[in-house]
Parts: sequence; structure tokens; C-alpha cells
Amino acid sequence: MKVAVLGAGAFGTALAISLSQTGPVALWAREASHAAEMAARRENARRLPGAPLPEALNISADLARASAAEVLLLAMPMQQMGGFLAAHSTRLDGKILVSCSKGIDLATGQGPIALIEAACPGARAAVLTGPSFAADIARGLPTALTLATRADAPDLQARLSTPTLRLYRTTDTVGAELGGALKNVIAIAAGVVIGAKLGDSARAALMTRGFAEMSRLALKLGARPETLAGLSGFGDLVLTCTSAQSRNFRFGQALGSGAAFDAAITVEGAATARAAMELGLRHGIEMPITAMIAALVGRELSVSDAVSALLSRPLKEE
Ligand SMILES: NC(=O)C1=CN([C@@H]2O[C@H](COP(=O)(O)OP(=O)(O)OC[C@H]3O[C@@H](n4cnc5c(N)ncnc54)[C@H](O)[C@@H]3O)[C@@H](O)[C@H]2O)C=CC1
Ligand SMILES: O=C(CO)COP(=O)(O)O
Repeated sequence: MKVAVLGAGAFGTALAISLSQTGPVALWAREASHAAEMAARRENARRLPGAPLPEALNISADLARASAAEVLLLAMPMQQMGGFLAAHSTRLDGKILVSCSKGIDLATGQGPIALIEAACPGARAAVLTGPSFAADIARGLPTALTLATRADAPDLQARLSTPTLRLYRTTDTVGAELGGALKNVIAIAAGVVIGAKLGDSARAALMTRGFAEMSRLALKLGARPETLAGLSGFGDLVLTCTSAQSRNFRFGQALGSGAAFDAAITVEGAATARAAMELGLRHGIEMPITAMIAALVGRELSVSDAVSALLSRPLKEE
């Protein structure tokens, strides 16, 4: 099965580099100037500087050519995916479409699998998620991810695994999607805690209560508890809440300390906080941390008011 990565951001580029270890891979960039720059420098200086692009990686701005592959990895920000699928549904239908994005679509309240199935009913939809920074994957550091598909897919698992990228598979698409989406919201909250100098103990409390909140919503929507406890849930929560490599965490730190943050940087948890809060309201699930982050991102609340509101919630059983 031939593989192409659609979206030449940090993550798409890193996955294409890793997959080049097992055969030729196409990497599609939407801007011709970006593709030309990468082809000339053999580096994605805009999104993943310092990572050489192997010979087996074919860079292209021609979507028709790239999407001739059977397996297409969609590696773009979540809020862009619906529009991308709608614009190219005829070309993408019938393929194996693997979403590498983490988030909930704000316009529809849906995750990537539902977006893919709505736009491309003849496609096989999958989600690739879990704890991994693009820079680590590109350097060939060991990484383990979750591949979620509705029907068991050992063939796809084998095709997308590389000597340094170890894939575990599951058929719990709901759990895998929601774990990856919701952990970004909690990572922003962890950043706020650290940025506001509330301490490591407060961060541990926040992560634990955040995990409880993630689990409540995901289980209500049909996820399996073991998925939430696995790589795509707990595993990614730990990574993202504790590493300054995370953009969600750094964005939270800036919110917490009142520092500026570059609006061009992809921060998936910002839009997903609001989408998740709306899902929680619709399904009667309490999500106080998520609601706090949605309000902070929307500048509807100050950091000190947000912290006071969380600390003054009624005392209850764990
Ligand atoms: N960077 C990382 O370490 C990881 C990222 N991810 C996920 O991967 C997804 C993409 O993130 P990054 O690659 O890091 O973002 P990025 O900000 O590095 O790059 C985003 C890329 O998407 C492209 N893009 C934007 N809108 C597009 C559209 N409408 N059509 C086609 N391409 C479009 C941009 O040109 C850009 O190259 C996110 O959902 C993120 O959560 C997941 C795991 C790790
Ligand atoms: O999803 C990630 C790590 O698993 C990347 O996190 P950020 O998007 O916060 O950088």
C-alpha cells in the first residue's frame, strides 16, 4: 500500500520522515512555494527546522499526484479538516484516510472519523493519535501511538509502523479521538497553573481532575475505559501537561503569566475547549476545567477568577 501525507506541518513532516524508513512516501504541501522550498533545501524550515528530509520522501504541491496513494494521512489542524474534506471529497473518497489531527470540530461537534465518513462515505477512516512530539519522531526517537479504526486493521497497523514508531491498534475510535482532543484542553490548563506560579502539586491535582473530566465525557459518548487509560488518553495527557515542547502547554503558560503568544502557532485545545464544553452541556456532563479554559481563551474570565471559581466548588467525594 502506497502512503502519502497530506499537510506539511510539523507532524505530517515528521510522520513522512519516519515512514520513509520503510519505503517511498509522498508529502503534499498546499502552497507550491513551500513544496519548492522543501525540495530545494531537503528540510521543512518553516515547520520542522533541523530535520533532514530523506531521499525516499517525495515532496509535492500536486494533490492529484499525492492522492494517488491508497493510504492518505491527513495532517492538518482540526478546524481545517472539514473544509479540506469538503473541497476534495471526490478525490479522497474510496481511500484509506488516516486523521492525524487532535480535536473536535467546533462547527459540528464531531471528531475526525465522523467528518471523514460524512464527506467520503466510501473511504476507510482511521485515527492516529497518542503521545509524540513531531521533533522526537523526526529524530527517530522511540515513539508509541494508537491507531483506531472501526473494524480491526492489522494490515494498516503493520503498514504504518516503522522501526522507531510502534503502533498499537484499537477499534475504540470514540475513545482514541476524545482522549487526544480533550488532553489538549487539560494541557492548556496545566500551562495556566505553571504560568500563574501555582506549583507542581496544583498541576498534579489539575491533571488528575482533568483526567476524570475527560473520562466522564468520553465514557458517556461510548468510549472504553481502557482506551482512556492508554496511550491516546492518559499517556498523551502526561506528555502534554508536563513538557514545554507542547504548544498547548506553552499557550496556557502565556495565559497564566499574562505573556503574549504568537497567534500563528497551532493550539488545538483552544477551539476544542469550547467544542467540548458544548458537548458536555448537551450530554449533562460536568466539565469545570474545560469550561474554565473556554472562558479564559475567550477572554471572558481572568486567571485569578478562574482559579477562585475552581477552588470554591462544593467539596465532594473523589
Ligand atoms: N506537532 C506535533 O508534535 C503533533 C501534532 N499533532 C497534531 O497534528 C495536527 C497538525 O499539527 P502540526 O502539524 O503540528 O501543525 P503545524 O502548525 O505545524 O502545521 C499545520 C499545517 O497544516 C497546513 N494546513 C492548514 N490548513 C490547511 C488546509 N486547509 N489544507 C491543507 N493544509 C492545511 C498548514 O499549511 C501547515 O503546514 C494537529 O491536529 C496536532 O494536534 C499530533 C501529534 C504531535
Ligand atoms: O499532541 C502532541 C503531543 O502528543 C503535541 O502537542 P502540542 O500540539 O501541544 O504541541
